[in-house]
Amino acid sequence: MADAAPPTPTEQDVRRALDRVMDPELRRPVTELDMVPRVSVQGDRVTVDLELTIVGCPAADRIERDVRAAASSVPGVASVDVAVGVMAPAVRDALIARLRGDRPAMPFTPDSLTRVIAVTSGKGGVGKSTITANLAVALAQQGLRVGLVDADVFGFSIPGLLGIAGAKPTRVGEAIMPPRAHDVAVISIGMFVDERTAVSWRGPMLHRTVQQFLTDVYFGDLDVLVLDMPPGTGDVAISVGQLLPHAEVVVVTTPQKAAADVAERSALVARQTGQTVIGVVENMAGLAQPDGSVLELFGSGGGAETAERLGVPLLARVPLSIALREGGDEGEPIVLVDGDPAAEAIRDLARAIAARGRGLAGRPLTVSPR
Ligand SMILES: Nc1ncnc2c1ncn2[C@@H]1O[C@H](COP(=O)(O)OP(=O)(O)OP(=O)(O)O)[C@@H](O)[C@H]1O
Repeated sequence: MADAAPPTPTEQDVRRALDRVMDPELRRPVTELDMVPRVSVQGDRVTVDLELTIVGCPAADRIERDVRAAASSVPGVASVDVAVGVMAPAVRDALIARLRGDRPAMPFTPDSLTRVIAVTSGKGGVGKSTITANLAVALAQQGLRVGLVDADVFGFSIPGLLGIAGAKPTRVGEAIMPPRAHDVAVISIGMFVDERTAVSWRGPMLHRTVQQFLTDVYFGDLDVLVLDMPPGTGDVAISVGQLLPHAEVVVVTTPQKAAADVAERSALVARQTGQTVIGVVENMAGLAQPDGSVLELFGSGGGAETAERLGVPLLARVPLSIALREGGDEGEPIVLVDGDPAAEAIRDLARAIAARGRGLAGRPLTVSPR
């Protein structure tokens, strides 16, 4: 009996295969993004026109490779040619408008489905950024879609903590595509200024920057937006309070009793702007010694005291941990590793926050009483 003739591929077969190719930044299929204006099939030879959103798109090689692999996987296809070009500005603008849909200019409104978690502290150096970076990754590990805004404009450290110190966002028209690290979409002032530059802006400039992070950065649909706030009660805290009155605030403090006062103050500013303080994290708690004893380097009780004064739960006690510190220095968050007590504490924190669900604070009620 003669072998069955190889199937003759059609344009539709190839397009269906290309539906599986995702743009890594926009996280939608290239076919849906108008990036494949033409597919031509002649016998067993396929030519795909691929139009990238911008010249020098950093993901160009990967998208081209994925397109080639997908088209080649169609039964009956012997060769694939990918002709790479760039979208006409009008097509790109229409795409951006479509992606934004009829979303409001500021997508993180009180009635959006995205929870906003702002991590704050009374003073610097208590490990707020380290906790925030790890918390964001731990939330993503639970399958949530997570964005992270480094609003600590004067002491931005999030890119380094997540191992993307040199990353620059891609601009597509007016929209800014946030770099991704460990499944978290990240934006930081550190991506726009020279790393050694000291940011010395005053209030209005800071307000505009935070606002731009929230409006011009294309995060797509998020379950949680995490913010690393600057320590204390300055201009950014007030701007974020105005822009995100429905944010849920987590206060990080150390076990030192003296830290409780300043930690409480930052929480009170958040409350004044209408935000809800959901709990306290005590960081740099006791360091476990090889003999089983615990070294309370920074004393004990500061977290519980702050929580009590604010009338909120103590959500986690994260111990002093050399691995946590090293993970930060190397850009490999400790929550990626199993077994470390600090990682466990932060994973429990992420679970507690996720389980809490979205509160009703600041949200319009959808049912009216009869
Ligand atoms: N639990 C911990 N154990 C050991 N080292 C820690 C711990 N938490 C944070 N650190 C270290 O403490 C230092 C300060 O941490 P981090 O930069 O996260 O603080 P911060 O509160 O965000 O400070 P700032 O707001 O001033 O930027 C870093 O070197 C970090 O690695």
